[in-house]
Amino acid sequence: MKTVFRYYKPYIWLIALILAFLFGQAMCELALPGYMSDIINNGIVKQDMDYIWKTGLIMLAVSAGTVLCSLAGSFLASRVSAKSSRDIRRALFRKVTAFSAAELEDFSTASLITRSTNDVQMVQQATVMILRLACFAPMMGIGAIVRALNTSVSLSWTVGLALLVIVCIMLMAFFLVLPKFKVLQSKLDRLNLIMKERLSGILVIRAFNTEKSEEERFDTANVELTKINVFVNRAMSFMMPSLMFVMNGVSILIIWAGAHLIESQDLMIGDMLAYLQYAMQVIMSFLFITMMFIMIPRAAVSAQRIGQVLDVEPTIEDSQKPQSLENHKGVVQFSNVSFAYPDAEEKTLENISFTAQPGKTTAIIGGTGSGKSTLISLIPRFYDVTEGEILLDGINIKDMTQHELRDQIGYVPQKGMLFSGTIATNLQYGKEDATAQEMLEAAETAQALDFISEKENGFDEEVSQGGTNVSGGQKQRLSIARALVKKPKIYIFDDSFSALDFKTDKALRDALKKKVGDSTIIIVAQRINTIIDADQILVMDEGKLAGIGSHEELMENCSVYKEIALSQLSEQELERGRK
Ligand SMILES: Nc1ncnc2c1ncn2[C@@H]1O[C@H](COP(=O)(O)OP(=O)(O)OP(=O)(O)O)[C@@H](O)[C@H]1O
Repeated sequence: MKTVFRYYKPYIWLIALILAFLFGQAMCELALPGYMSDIINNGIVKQDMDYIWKTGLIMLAVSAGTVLCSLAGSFLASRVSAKSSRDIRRALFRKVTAFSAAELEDFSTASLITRSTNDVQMVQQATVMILRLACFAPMMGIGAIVRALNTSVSLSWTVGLALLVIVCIMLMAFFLVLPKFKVLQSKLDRLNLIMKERLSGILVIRAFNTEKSEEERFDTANVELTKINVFVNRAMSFMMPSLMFVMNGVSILIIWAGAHLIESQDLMIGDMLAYLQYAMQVIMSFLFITMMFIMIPRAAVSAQRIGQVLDVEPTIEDSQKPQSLENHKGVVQFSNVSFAYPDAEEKTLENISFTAQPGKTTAIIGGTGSGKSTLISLIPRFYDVTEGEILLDGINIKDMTQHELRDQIGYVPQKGMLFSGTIATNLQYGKEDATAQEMLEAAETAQALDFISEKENGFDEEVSQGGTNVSGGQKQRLSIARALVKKPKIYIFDDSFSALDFKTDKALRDALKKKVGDSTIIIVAQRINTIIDADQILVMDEGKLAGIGSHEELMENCSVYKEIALSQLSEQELERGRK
């Protein structure tokens, strides 16, 4: 909650102005019944036309004041709530962008989306309501009670009775509905999660004919959400007619009791009508206040959910006194590195030491789940090492800014990921001001030029969201080209050649070798062909380094490597592969 309040600080003066307008509005509204009473008592009863005109004009001016204050208050309240919500959304976006993989795993993506959209909207709606009513309703309520008592003490029991009934109705609603709000937001999270999974996995769902069970899963979540929504809405919609009933009942009571007082000449007719209006103002104020008591806890649930995200301190942070790289060579050195995923009991990597030299290719091979991707994800600090250290050009990567570190790296993920836009904008993701020539060269090296040229608009061809209109291999080649455009000191390829055929794989590696010059290349691969001519090969086995050396050396002295090599290629092919 406190975290979210921070975002209203810049608007404190606007909020003060809103309160001033609301005060003006309350004062104007409270003055009107008094004037009406005067018109009736002194104008109509005494048939004084001048008095009626004069007081009528004053009433008109006061009414105009009410409208102006109300308009100004509403305008500013909408402005403050929209702007503060924009700030909260921006902060959420920045925070989530700074999250390391560990924090992203704590909140589901669906929940982060709900928190940034629906929860922020809840807070925005409540902000308008609170700014409009939180001060206005008490000011109006207290003012109306004082004026009503000044007008007639003997009728005060009617308002007291009405307030008692209203508070009882509201309390009932409060305790019935309130606990449901928290559940409502979490059900919404669940629905979003299923929807997201369903949309991203639609082809798998179809291929496995699981549409029916997926629909049932969605329906269950949908029905649960609907049930709570229906319950909350029913409870809320029951309130309005009940409150109207109380208001009308009180009007009748006031007129009935007032009529007796008028008959005994203890009350004037104008005063009874004024009292009736004050009573309505008191009841309306209480209504607003109690409605806020329902609205605020609901928004509080949303504010808490937003706060939970904003309060997370990213585990991966820049050092207080970051060091700058002096020589940009690109030497990556792992020194006794061990790593365990957050909450995992066992280490995924154990005691890994090696050095990847500039101008050389370091390949990593091993069985599935042996820790290859985990190992390279430590270099750009997607996760921090649990033990040991990783040095870049002699500096611990924790001691430099993440920005400087990642600036040195061209990372090509296992799963090619493209953004909506054109092929060119995707390539420029690596370097904002990349020229057409630079993009052409990168695409050529990545063996992507052929298929780009075949596209109707070449580099200006649209790429749809997530790159669904390009094939898996094309996506990988574009991801590689994107990294090449950046011309970094270190290239990290996480099994990025897996979707390429052998010929393209070979052509790409040959072109890469010529182009990247003295950059450090780290390649994770499943296929021995891809890494057979690497300068050094790391063999991973269940998180440990089973061997390190060239293909020949490993064939001689690393049984794990030999097993992998022989399972993929015959002895002759292994020989040929070297050529
Ligand atoms: N985010 C994660 N949280 C917890 N455990 C994880 C996470 N990612 C991977 N692991 C575990 O760490 C181990 C190593 O996974 P990793 O992805 O590094 O293997 P890999 O060698 O790259 O496998 P593959 O060749 O199949 O991609 C696996 O046992 C996996 O279950």
